[in-house]
Amino acid sequence: MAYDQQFKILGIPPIVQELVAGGVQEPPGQYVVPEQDRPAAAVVSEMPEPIPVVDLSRLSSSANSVQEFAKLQSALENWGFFLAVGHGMESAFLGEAMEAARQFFQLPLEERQKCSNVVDGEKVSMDGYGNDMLVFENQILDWCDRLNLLVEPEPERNYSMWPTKPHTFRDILCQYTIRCRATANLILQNMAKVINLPEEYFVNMLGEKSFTQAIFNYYPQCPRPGHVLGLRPHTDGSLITINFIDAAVSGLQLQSNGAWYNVPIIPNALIVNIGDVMEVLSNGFFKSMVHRVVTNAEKERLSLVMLYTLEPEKEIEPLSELVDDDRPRRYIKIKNKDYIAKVYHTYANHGKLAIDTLKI
Ligand SMILES: O=C(O)CCC(=O)C(=O)O
Ligand SMILES: [Fe+2]
Repeated sequence: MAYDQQFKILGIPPIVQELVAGGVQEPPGQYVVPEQDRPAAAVVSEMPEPIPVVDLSRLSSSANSVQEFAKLQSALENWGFFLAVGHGMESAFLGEAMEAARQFFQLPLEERQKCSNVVDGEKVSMDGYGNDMLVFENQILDWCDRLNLLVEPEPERNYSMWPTKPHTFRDILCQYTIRCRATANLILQNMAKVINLPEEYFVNMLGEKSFTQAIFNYYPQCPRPGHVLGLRPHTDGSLITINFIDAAVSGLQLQSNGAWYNVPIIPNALIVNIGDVMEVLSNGFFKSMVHRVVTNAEKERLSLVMLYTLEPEKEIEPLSELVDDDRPRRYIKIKNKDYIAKVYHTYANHGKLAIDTLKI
């Protein structure tokens, strides 16, 4: 699969934002989640211990690094998620990035549609603006519109899909890509240390040709938040993911041992999570956790998600360094591009996880 692969779809779902602007009182049937999967059906539990907040700047300052590293390690082992502060991105810069995204979603539909992911009325491309991919009959759709843009490798960018309004959008996304990559590298160096690999192991593995996708998720307010999901339960098909979330509106929930927990928001903290590829490479040492997004009756919500993944042609399988008699290999080998296709397919097919199809 080259990144510019196009998916044949059954139909083009409406842009959720337009349903809301049109004053919809009840979500249309294709958005309504079966009763047992509704947000209201699950008790959201109090966390037995909070998700650790890791100060990345301390990881490299020798005075505090041991203590901070231990926090990172416990976060990764217990939650597969952590909150990252001390990443060096100023709040003014993060604010501008969120504002540029907000302004894009505030543009008139016609302007937003200039970035539409729909091709010839019957296919969708990976990059661009649109709603969920409709692949199956009776597929339940997310209460979310999104703009996907491949940001790395730089030569692969398709600028024709990038918004020209607001005029700051392109420049901010370019800067965000560079700064976020530095953060990702620092995290990957420390993750390699957690499992006794050379510090540069994952950074080198990503290299210059790996794919980074920026996803701007826009969750309009919903008249019936208990009946829909902003994003249905999923794991990320990435190596790691860095989420930057609208400080005003929570909604991200993660599942652990069958219970759902709210992921807290700390202004200007990034939420980092382990993806499926990391789970496979680490032979299950790191876990890619199921998460979902719930909507809000009053407030819209925005998130900017950076998915770091390997080159499409790379094979993913447990690293030989992490396989031995005590810990036999737990996942089959698969080409990354085939895995990404699987992730899209199973995401559309409610209730299944792509990672489970790799488990031995
Ligand atoms: O919006 C969020 O908080 C999380 C989004 C997410 O999980 C994703 O895009 O994969
Ligand atoms: Fe996710």
